[in-house]
Amino acid sequence: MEPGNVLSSGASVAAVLPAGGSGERLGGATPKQFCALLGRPLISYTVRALERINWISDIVVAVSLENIETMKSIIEKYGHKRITVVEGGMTRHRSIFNGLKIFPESKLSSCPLQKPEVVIIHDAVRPFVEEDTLLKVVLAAKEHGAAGAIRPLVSTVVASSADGSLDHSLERSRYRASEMPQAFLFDIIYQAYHQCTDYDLDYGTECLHLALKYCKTNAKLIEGSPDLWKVTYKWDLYAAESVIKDTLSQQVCVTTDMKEDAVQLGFLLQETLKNEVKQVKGISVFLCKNDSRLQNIFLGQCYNFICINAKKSDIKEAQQLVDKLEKARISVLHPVVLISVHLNVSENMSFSNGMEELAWIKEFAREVKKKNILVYGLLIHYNKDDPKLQETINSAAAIISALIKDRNPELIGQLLVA
Ligand SMILES: Nc1ccn([C@@H]2O[C@H](COP(=O)(O)OP(=O)(O)OP(=O)(O)O)[C@@H](O)[C@H]2O)c(=O)n1
Ligand SMILES: O=P(O)(O)OC[C@@H](O)[C@@H](O)[C@@H](O)CO
Repeated sequence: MEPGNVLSSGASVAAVLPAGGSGERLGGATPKQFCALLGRPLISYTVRALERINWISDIVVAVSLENIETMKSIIEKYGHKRITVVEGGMTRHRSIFNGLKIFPESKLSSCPLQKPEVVIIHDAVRPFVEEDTLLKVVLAAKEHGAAGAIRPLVSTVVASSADGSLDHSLERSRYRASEMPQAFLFDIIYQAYHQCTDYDLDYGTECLHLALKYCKTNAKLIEGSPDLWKVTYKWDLYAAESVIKDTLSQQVCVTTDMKEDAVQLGFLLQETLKNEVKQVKGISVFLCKNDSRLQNIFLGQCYNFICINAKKSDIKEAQQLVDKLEKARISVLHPVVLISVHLNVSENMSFSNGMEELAWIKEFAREVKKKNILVYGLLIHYNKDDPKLQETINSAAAIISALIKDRNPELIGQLLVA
């Protein structure tokens, strides 16, 4: 993808992600930037948030020496592009400075990176950053020399006296919390870091302050969105995973084979699911005959598929979908949920025999989990003349919604009954 150009000057924009910390406040042996959210490291979400923006030409990630190989394997596994890994420092400021140093001071340098006009600095543990916020901060930095996202304070700031009692408190409405992303004219922040004292580098926490202190640059403050928060404590990790699950559960695709029962149930389920899920799409034909529509659904970022099979123990439909998902590499970044719905298992045989007929789902789910696809079974006793049919459909929709929202790998291969 050719980098786009967001600065009228045609100059480039790059980003530095400090990721060299140890995550002491979160606890545990793994630094928080490498902790998994839905099986994928937190830092991969942040890198993805920036690399999908085509006007960011290069992304430099500063990690501790012992994590450089880990970072490189994450880049390879998740197919991240335009990423350069550098060794971080003992403090966040030193990591950022190391990231800035990789850019050549002169155009004659053999370094493959181009020195940007504007550089974004964004903590690697802030995964939810949108293009419009980055654009506002970059354009403000281009005009003012520096810019940073801010948020209202949630708690009042107080100062304590030597004996630990209250000395004074600040009027909360006059203050803001400094968040990320921040952006700077490269030369300003680079010069500021070069002039920094060791005290600043070792104890400072604010890049905007360095631009003001050393380059007399008053950063433009940009109101940011609530999801700019930094993952600091354990509960921030749980909150971040919940945000991702909520995002992934916004869209469902219902596919059925051509059998009348399946098509009719598919329609009823689609309509009922609209009460549970924001966007419901339906394909009521064999998948193989509808590749283009399925490709469109893949492109629409759908990570949830409901396969309705009229034939009691039919694995074909689910297998075909798995093959197409794998070919389209849909489940590389996020786990895909595939719910295989089976009808009337009990009609012509005992319920226990029906369950045995579908025992294949457990082994199938185990195999497919390796492709980051979570398969669940759902049995629906469907009779179009049943007065309680809608009740059954409502129960099926509620189970599907729960499975999609929870994306629990421990439940794969289980057979649930609506
Ligand atoms: N020597 C350091 C310390 C921190 N960071 C990075 O700066 C960002 C924000 O810092 P913070 O939340 O303080 O991370 P940690 O220092 O890892 O957390 P803690 O203070 O709890 O140890 C994180 O992405 C962190 O990896 C860094 O690049 N180099
Ligand atoms: O101080 P920490 O290392 O936890 O976080 C670093 C920064 O994210 C934090 O200082 C923001 O206020 C922005 O500068």
